[in-house]
Amino acid sequence: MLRIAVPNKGSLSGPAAEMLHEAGYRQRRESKELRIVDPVNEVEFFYLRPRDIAIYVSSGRLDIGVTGRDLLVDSAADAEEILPLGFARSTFRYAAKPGTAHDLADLKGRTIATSYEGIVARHLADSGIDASVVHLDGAVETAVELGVAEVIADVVETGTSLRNAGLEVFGEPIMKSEAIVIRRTGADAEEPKVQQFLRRLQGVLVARTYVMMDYDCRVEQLEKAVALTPGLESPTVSPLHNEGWVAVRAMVPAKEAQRIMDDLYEIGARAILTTAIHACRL
Ligand SMILES: Nc1ncnc2c1ncn2[C@@H]1O[C@H](COP(=O)(O)OP(=O)(O)OP(=O)(O)O)[C@@H](O)[C@H]1O
Ligand SMILES: O=P(O)(O)OC[C@H]1O[C@H](OP(=O)(O)OP(=O)(O)O)[C@H](O)[C@@H]1O
Ligand SMILES: [Mg+2]
Repeated sequence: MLRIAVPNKGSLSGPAAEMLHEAGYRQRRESKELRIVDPVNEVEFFYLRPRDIAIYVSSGRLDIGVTGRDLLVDSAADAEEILPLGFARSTFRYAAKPGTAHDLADLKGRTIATSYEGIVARHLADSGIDASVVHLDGAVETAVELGVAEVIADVVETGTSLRNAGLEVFGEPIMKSEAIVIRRTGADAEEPKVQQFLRRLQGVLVARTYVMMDYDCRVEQLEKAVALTPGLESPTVSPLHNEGWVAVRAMVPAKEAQRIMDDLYEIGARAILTTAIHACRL
């Protein structure tokens, strides 16, 4: 049975459970459940604190886990990223009161509050900067106002939390993060159950980012049309009953679908349809 760690709380937990559900796995019904078995798929899910997941996976007791890239780096656990999942996207940045810090050099001698001491300590060491780090569990934006630190280092998504606290980012982002699948460093990459799990999640990612596009076009326009919709491998082209016309079917990125439909219409394609993809294996 494959043993998988899933975040039990916080920003990662809802979208992770949703993605696993879309991939056909049984998920817990109540937030108090800490462990469930999906006998059909031969998988056991452990609902753990997001921060602890890399530690469990690196111990080898759990085969894989879903966590944040920033949490993996912060933990310094012996685990590696094997698949990015595209949700819980964020950057990790320094911020301070406007006018009090402009670049990394301004960190020298300052006190930095963060929940991610591992990331900050390593970044300071790599940059050769001597500064103090204060660990706080969360809501670190308030630390400056209350005088616990002059600078914070935290997760930034929309920037609303910083704005509300009257803080501004400075310096380059320390890192970019998103939800990821991890496994123990050097674990067997070919393990069939792990491979099947990854294929299912990749199927969800593709189904979320692509749509299926169908249209009819004149044979003379086919090359131009196919250049607009090259598909993943190559589009399917079928003859129509009306001579001189073909039907084309190809996957296209959902974000570009409207522009592609306009361009296809311009070159004479008609009956252009897009449909959602519910699941796939590439
Ligand atoms: N506002 C946000 N937008 C996007 N991703 C976020 C956001 N806040 C946290 N994350 C991401 O979620 C992960 C942190 O998970 P965690 O559950 O510890 O944080 P949280 O959502 O702040 O929850 P909590 O406040 O309960 O600790 C990190 O990978 C982080 O980058
Ligand atoms: O840029 P924003 O869109 O405002 O998002 C970033 C904020 O979201 C997270 O906090 P969360 O609400 O999870 O609370 P926490 O700080 O106590 O972890 C993160 O720690 C930031 O504070
Ligand atoms: Mg947080």
